[in-house]
Amino acid sequence: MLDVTAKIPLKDPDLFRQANYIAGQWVQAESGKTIAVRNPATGEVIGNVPAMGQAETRRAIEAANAAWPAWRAMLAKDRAVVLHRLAALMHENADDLAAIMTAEQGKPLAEAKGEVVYSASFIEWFADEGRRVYGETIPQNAKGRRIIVTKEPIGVFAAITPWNFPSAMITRKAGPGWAAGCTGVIRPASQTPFSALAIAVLAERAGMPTGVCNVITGPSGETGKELTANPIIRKLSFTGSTEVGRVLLAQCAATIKKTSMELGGNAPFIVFDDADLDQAVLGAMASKYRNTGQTCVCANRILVQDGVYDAFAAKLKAAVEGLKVGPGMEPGVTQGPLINADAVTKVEEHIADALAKGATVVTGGKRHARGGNFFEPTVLANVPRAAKIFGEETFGPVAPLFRFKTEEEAIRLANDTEFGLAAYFYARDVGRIFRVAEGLEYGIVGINEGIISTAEVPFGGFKQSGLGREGSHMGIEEYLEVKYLALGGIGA
Ligand SMILES: NC(=O)C1=CN([C@@H]2O[C@H](COP(=O)(O)OP(=O)(O)OC[C@H]3O[C@@H](n4cnc5c(N)ncnc54)[C@H](OP(=O)(O)O)[C@@H]3O)[C@@H](O)[C@H]2O)C=CC1
Ligand SMILES: O=C(O)[C@H](O)CS(=O)(=O)O
Repeated sequence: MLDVTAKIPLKDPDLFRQANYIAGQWVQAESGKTIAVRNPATGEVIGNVPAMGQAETRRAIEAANAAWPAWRAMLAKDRAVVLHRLAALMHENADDLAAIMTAEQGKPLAEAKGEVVYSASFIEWFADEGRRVYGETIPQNAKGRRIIVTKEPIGVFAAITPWNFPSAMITRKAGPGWAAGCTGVIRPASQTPFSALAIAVLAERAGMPTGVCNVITGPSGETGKELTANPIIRKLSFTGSTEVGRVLLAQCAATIKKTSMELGGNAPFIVFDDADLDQAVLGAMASKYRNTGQTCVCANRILVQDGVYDAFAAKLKAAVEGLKVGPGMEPGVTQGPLINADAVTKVEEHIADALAKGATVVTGGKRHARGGNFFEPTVLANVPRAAKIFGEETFGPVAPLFRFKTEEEAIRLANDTEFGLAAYFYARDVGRIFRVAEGLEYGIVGINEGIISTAEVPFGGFKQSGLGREGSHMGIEEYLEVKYLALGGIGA
């Protein structure tokens, strides 16, 4: 196996595992095949992970199933002890976890450290939520009867996660699952497996019993087919593109799995003429350029009311030109590379299409001089409604500015999409705030706020942005079944 840990500055190289974690064992693929993982900033191989197939995936599912009875039988407070220990270990190893994440995903080290804290917060939050899985009693409908409602862990879960948040998307799924008393199989993105594998190392150190946590890597088709078809899996949680979400939903239908889908977005970011423009620019920078624009809640369309359009565009240009593009480990870098060449191509296509339809470049607009997957942070002006970038998720550092005149027009434009995950607007008139918040068809609405994600809140979308909610007290409900007890024979 390629020894590459030297390329990633780790205090504890043992956190970097080029293997999979099944039934408490670190194993390779039966075929001996591996998948190379490359640093998106340099293109160099940072490591290899096993290319597991259907047989190994089944083994992982069966390991989780074997571990389930004992894990569910534990007191919630005892599961919480293990989970809080895991979160503490994540904090203690945050520097290494961040270095691994920056190496495999490219995000600036400061953002990677922020994601480690964000990721640990889901473990901490759900460790305690697991102790508040309350049932209820209902006034009986007949004498001699009692009505009791309880909630129970649903069983073995599968988590299929994306590359843009290699740690937080793992814990936003496994955290509530484990806290509810479920066991699971985690299948991280092939481009960013090492963060998930490091979590497994720490789960083992935290005393999580074998089989509760299993992490597999391998071709998405083979692993995905087993995870969606195997009847032992009772819950599937996915974060990724809407296109893949549709495939997984269809594949889960045969065994009627409970699913959570966190899918694509197309967030409008609306600036009204009564907005605080400086705050709006700060919010737009935070929402648009976080993770180099590669988040499902990034502002994808910036709608600016005519009266403040030029002033906002000028302020945004100045702020964007303050961003520093480079490898995530380089001090001061605030924009890392895009994840791969396909992502660069998609960004170029959106820009070229907009320019061909009349848009103009305010700043940026082309590949960065550093080459590879680096792209200039970009602002486009006078973008027409017909541009692709209006209807498609760019997933890159491009802020297209659209004009509008009236509040009604802004809401109509904002809602003119099949997506409904996050939306943002900046305004100060209280009547406008309520009218617009209530008119937007989105699961998440940032009002004078550009960063909205935290473990305490229900994260999820309307329309084709997904199903279910992650985070908040709602997030654990996704891993529970409701049981109604009709108790008779009680006499009078
Ligand atoms: N909502 C969100 O947060 C995200 C949205 N996206 C959107 O998706 C677009 C494409 O990004 P991309 O990374 O390709 O996202 P994908 O949806 O293709 O991949 C997300 C995850 O699903 C896995 N996957 C892909 N196809 C299958 C399948 N048939 N069966 C089982 N698992 C599968 C991938 O595995 P593998 O890594 O092996 O391909 C990865 O782990 C982005 O441009 C963005 O618009 C992307 C990421 C996150
Ligand atoms: O998938 C994503 O892009 C994340 O859900 C975004 S966030 O939760 O980190 O804001």
